[in-house]
Amino acid sequence: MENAEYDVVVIGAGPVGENLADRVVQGGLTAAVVERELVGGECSYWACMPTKALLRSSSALRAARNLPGAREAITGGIDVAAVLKRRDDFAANWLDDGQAAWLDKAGIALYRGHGRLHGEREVEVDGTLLTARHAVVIATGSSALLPDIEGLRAARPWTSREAAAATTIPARLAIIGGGVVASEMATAFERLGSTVTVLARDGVLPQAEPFAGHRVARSLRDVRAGAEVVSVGRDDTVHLTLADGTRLEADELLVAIGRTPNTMDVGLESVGLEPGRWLSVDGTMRVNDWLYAAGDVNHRALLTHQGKYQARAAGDAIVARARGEVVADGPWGRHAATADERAVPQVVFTDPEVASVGLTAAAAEAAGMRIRVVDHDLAAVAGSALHADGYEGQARMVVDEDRRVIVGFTLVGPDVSELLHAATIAVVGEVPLDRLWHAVPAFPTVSEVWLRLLEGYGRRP
Ligand SMILES: Cc1cc2nc3c(=O)[nH]c(=O)nc-3n(C[C@H](O)[C@H](O)[C@H](O)COP(=O)(O)OP(=O)(O)OC[C@H]3O[C@@H](n4cnc5c(N)ncnc54)[C@H](O)[C@@H]3O)c2cc1C
Ligand SMILES: NC(=O)c1ccc[n+]([C@@H]2O[C@H](COP(=O)([O-])OP(=O)(O)OC[C@H]3O[C@@H](n4cnc5c(N)ncnc54)[C@H](O)[C@@H]3O)[C@@H](O)[C@H]2O)c1
Repeated sequence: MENAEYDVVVIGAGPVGENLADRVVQGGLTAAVVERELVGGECSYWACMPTKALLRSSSALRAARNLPGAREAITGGIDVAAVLKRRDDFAANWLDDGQAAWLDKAGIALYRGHGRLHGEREVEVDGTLLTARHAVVIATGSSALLPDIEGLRAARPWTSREAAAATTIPARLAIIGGGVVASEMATAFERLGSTVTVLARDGVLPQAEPFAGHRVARSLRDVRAGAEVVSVGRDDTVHLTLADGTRLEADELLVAIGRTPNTMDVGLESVGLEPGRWLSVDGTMRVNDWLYAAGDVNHRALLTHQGKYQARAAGDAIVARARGEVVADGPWGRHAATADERAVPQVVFTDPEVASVGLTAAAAEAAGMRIRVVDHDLAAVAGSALHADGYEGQARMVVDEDRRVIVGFTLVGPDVSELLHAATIAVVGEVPLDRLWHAVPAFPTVSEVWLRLLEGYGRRP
């Protein structure tokens, strides 16, 4: 067996593994990453980028349709082939030469193949044994979860991968699930011409503020809340039977009910850990004194931006520990991913979009906070009316009454995604409401909703 030694060995070259390796190299250590598929991971080829490319053109078309003057310039419907071509470009045609070249330029060694722990500080990849002087990082991500439904696997359902890389648009698409993937894919495929049925056992976006899920559900043609699929069959088409006896036929079936960690076959048993589980970590992403787990695989926040934030914290912590320096792992410290617990921003690119950060009202209450909720109708803001005719939306701020700071913020409406970062800064900065009155939104923008929410809350005499 060949041998090589690095300061840090990372298994998985998704966005998180790449960023973590870069961070430790910038800190003066040597690093290798091991990748079994494409450098860039799920996000680049089957998740964030291609799915948003599938959604963006129809969103621009909708925006033009809602504006007199622009509407009249529209001469046809959506060009599906052009959308799919743009999606292919954003997925780099499923080739990773560009990202592999970036690793090379960044001074990170790449080992292609399946990586497995081989005891303490050792990783085996296709006959090569890599030894890590300081740390091994598991950044192997997650895969689509398939439920135990009679006939499902034999019916060859799509997961998010097949949907993101689809080359044809099915006439009828059934979707099991009502979360983020189901909502975005239902929006994308409906706009591209499919007749979509969403079988949302627990409703649409059940983790979000209830008004968000309601508005997204209303935008889709056929959402069946409470529907439970009990069996699936396939001949030329897919046949589904629901618990209430309803039968349904579709040309393709997408399953989007969450994720399972890629930890089944990474050699966890060789270091006394149980395979197949999400990996528990401390605030610096440490599993034990030499093993780290960052990104989806630790289940803290299954989002690219949050995983990369963890990579920055953990990468810097590995460097600090290697140098014998103090690790700032207290809340909001340089080496702690504190925002994972209190301020995770997320945009669901449906139509309307849902943009949220921090806690929902229900989650804040469950956490024992004394809260006050302030809502405002986005249609009643001058900037929204200008943005599009018939603009509809809602904003909610959740205030921790004991500290008079915002702990949660949700916006639902067309094009609200770019408004989110102001809320993230307010939540992370724990900006007192009295000070927020001095952050004046420009007129006439949709951001004026901030002033309306403060007025709704009331000013201290
Ligand atoms: C349909 C969909 C859309 C999404 N859209 C968004 C979005 O818009 N915004 C957002 O922030 N997040 C989005 N996400 C979530 C985002 O894709 C993930 O949070 C992100 O990819 C996690 O990055 P990661 O590096 O932890 O894991 P991954 O991206 O999964 O990368 C892990 C890498 O490890 C490799 N690997 C696994 N096991 C091994 C092994 N044993 N040896 C070698 N290599 C291995 C894999 O091949 C992969 O390349 C979406 C997810 C889905 C499913
Ligand atoms: N724009 C974005 O930020 C974006 C887009 C897509 C995915 N993602 C990430 O990817 C992850 C996975 O997304 P997802 O939609 O697969 O998961 P999810 O956790 O968002 O939603 C899964 C849904 O499936 C339902 N469900 C669970 N088991 C079920 C079953 N047996 N039958 C029917 N329904 C069932 C749940 O109630 C839940 O609503 C998310 O955590 C999200 O963070 C992010």
